[in-house]
Amino acid sequence: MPLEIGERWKEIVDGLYTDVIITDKEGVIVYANESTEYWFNMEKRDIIGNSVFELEKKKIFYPSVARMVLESGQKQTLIQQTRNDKKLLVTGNIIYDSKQNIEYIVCYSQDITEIEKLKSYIKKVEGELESIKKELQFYQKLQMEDSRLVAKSPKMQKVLSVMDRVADTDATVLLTGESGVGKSLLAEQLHKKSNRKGEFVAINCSSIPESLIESELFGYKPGAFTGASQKGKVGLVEKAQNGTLFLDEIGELPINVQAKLLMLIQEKTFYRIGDSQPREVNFRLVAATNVNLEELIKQGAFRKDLYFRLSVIHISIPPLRERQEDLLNLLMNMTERFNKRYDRHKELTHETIDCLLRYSWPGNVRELSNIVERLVLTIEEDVLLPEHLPENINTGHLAAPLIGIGHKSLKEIVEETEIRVLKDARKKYISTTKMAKILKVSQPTIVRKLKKYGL
Ligand SMILES: Nc1ncnc2c1ncn2[C@@H]1O[C@H](COP(=O)(O)OP(=O)(O)OP(=O)(O)O)[C@@H](O)[C@H]1O
Repeated sequence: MPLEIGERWKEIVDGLYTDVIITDKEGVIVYANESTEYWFNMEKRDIIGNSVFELEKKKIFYPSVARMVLESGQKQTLIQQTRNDKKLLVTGNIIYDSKQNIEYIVCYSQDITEIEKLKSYIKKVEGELESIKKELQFYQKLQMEDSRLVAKSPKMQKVLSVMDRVADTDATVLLTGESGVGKSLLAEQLHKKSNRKGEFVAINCSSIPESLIESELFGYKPGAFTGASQKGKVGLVEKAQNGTLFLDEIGELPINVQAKLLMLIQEKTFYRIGDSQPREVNFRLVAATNVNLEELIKQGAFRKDLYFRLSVIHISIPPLRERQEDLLNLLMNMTERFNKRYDRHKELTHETIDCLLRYSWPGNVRELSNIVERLVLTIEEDVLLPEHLPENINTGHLAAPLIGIGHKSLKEIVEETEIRVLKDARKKYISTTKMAKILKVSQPTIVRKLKKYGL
């Protein structure tokens, strides 16, 4: 029997945006308001008088909340999917008769289609955001590493490409180059690129007294010698397990330790001092030096066999004066870095940059870094002028002949200096006659030299 409700009530219930469906205790629908038609895309007359069990079978109300209330005898709330693909949050409430038996079940819904869509959209966006965040962190890290290592010049690009090719191998690498060219930084970079899980363990062979270097490297057994710790000591070789052992200034390694290092490289085993138990290790060895090891071999101060073992991959890092592109980049990079670090706003004028570019940087990147840091910290004005530079840099080209001693022949040094002076003069004076006059040579000499050096 359809349920008769008063006109006023009908008006109120029909005015509701939500559907209201009333079912009797047998599961027959006895009332449905106007909104029901819209919610279920059906005429009221096809709903009223039908059994919720039948409608559930036809998947019109699926699952049927009224059926569940009847079965459980309790109020129920569930999510229903309609035939027109709406997602509804349906609640079924009980109306009891005077004897507290179920008389009617009143069901109403809330359309959560959009909320559900939004939820899954948010979930998707959150997932995408998370992966973008991770990607960003990865690139930020790379950028940080990259911004530290400046290597844009063709010569450094070549160095990096060799490093890339050998990074994930076990091959021992020997890095050579003048002091301050970046050997330690590149050794670290090589470790990062190697994806080895262990640590990067660095030791400067020249900074440890000869008598201690063996125990530093190989460690010792408890009480191995007078003054040794009772606990014994783990050496750097063991600390570098599964990582990289970086031996800086390898030329300073005492000859007796060289023999032990050779055994370590060949056998991958070593003994702690005072121990008869060999220990196995797995690490990548990177060595660096700014001295000519072949010269040391001739003097009997370095083992030839060790040299061959160390230099399986020999990477020579060019001095800064041979990579002008890097010099300019480093200059800009370091000014920015120190400005940030010390909260300063220093700028370099063209003339200052010119002076710095003309200087030959015998101390390489380390010297450049020290000078830029000092300028940023000590000069009061924000604009850094040539007169703020140390005297030897302000007239940098004059210091040039001293550069490269030990690495270059006199002829090479003289030629480099001549090139620098000629370049400088060419910038200042347009005619070769004027250049000749200033440099106190004949004009044909100037022309010949410009031609010789391709200037
Ligand atoms: N290509 C580069 N880009 C950025 N910074 C660099 C570069 N090369 C070197 N540096 C910086 O210059 C300084 C000296 O570099 P590093 O200690 O690696 O030189 P080195 O060749 O190992 O010197 P030494 O032979 O004296 O041990 C460090 O502060 C390093 O970070």
